[in-house]
Amino acid sequence: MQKLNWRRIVLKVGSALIAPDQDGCRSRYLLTIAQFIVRCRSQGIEVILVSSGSVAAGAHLFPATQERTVKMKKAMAAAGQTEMMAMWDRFFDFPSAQILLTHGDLRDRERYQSIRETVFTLLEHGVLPIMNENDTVTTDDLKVGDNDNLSAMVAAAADADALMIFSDVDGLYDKNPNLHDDAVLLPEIKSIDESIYAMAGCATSAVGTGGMKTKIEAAEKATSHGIVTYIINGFKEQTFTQLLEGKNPGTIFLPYEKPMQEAVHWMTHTANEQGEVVVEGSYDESLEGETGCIRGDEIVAVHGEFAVGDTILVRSNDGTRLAKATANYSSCLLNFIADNEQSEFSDKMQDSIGPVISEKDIALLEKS
Ligand SMILES: Nc1ncnc2c1ncn2[C@@H]1O[C@H](COP(=O)(O)OP(=O)(O)O)[C@@H](O)[C@H]1O
Ligand SMILES: N[C@@H](CCC(=O)OP(=O)(O)O)C(=O)O
Repeated sequence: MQKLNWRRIVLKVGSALIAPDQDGCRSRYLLTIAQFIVRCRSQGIEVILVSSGSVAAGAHLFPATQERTVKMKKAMAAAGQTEMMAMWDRFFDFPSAQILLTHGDLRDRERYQSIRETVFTLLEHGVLPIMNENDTVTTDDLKVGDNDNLSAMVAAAADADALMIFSDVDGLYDKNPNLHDDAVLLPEIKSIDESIYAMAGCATSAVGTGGMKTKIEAAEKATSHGIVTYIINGFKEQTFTQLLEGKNPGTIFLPYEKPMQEAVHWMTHTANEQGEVVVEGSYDESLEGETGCIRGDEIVAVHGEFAVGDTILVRSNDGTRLAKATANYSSCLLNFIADNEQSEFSDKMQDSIGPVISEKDIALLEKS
């Protein structure tokens, strides 16, 4: 058997594989995935599992006649999560660990670093991290909402080499193969643009979330961090044999040749903005000048409430999203600076604290 040259991989398993009959967890497909994990580990590859399926696994514990409200789904997730963990754990003779996250955890830089440290420590000690969104505690504001995007954030946080999204289709087709008989499988995607998103439809199974759109979003997040991404069919045993032979059994998304640095990637793809500053001028004038930083006299307006260290959006006064950045000042202080740009106090403050946004804390966005 060929030795794969990955050091660390993230596997994402969709709900349809966990609970194919929508009647609790089933080992039918998970056994093959578990064997794949064991074989990867025996080749020295570190594996992180992102497992969906807590809602699907817990659904059978609640009356089918009752409406599936948000609170009902949260209860299903809480109950199904333990069933699912017990199922995974049964397959392995090495320990596994449960990590439940929300977007609120990932977008906070300190908590993000803490998650990274925990994952690295588990891997170092041979423990398999099994991750899922903490559905029971999420709110609209705090959730990632789908495990495709979550798995890409995890892959970036863990500095993985590959992300494998195991789903119920062979890969990305030019249109939804469950609705169109003439859909064609696309084996390789070199770059992701609007034409790729245009092919993606919604989930057609009763348990999936996001369909292909969220998988392409995940591929975009991962490949921009240099992580090769696959969408593959987890129902088929030959998928796993082919992967171990170094073949592509589905769709492969090639990584960017010049991946983003970890901190810039986090700011662009994981953190979301707590507020925004509007600056005068265009993309090139404001952000690619000699200093690469923004001073108070360039600020036209400040929107929202944010604290030092929060991620903010920098927008030009024509509406263009220029960059995401870490705020060196609170919104309260920035409002003062914007209103008193000529004051000696503002100048003194910036001389001692530094620019409003410094060059090292900024992630330029594509012109849009
Ligand atoms: N262009 C496409 N190519 C492949 N599948 C697609 C496409 N557009 C929509 N889909 C749908 O996406 C589904 C997979 O997404 P989803 O149900 O969310 O899976 P999972 O639970 O594995 O995340 C497929 O079963 C299919 O119905
Ligand atoms: N966190 C949810 C899964 C959400 C989700 O993205 O599901 P899926 O589209 O099946 O990967 C759960 O455990 O039920």
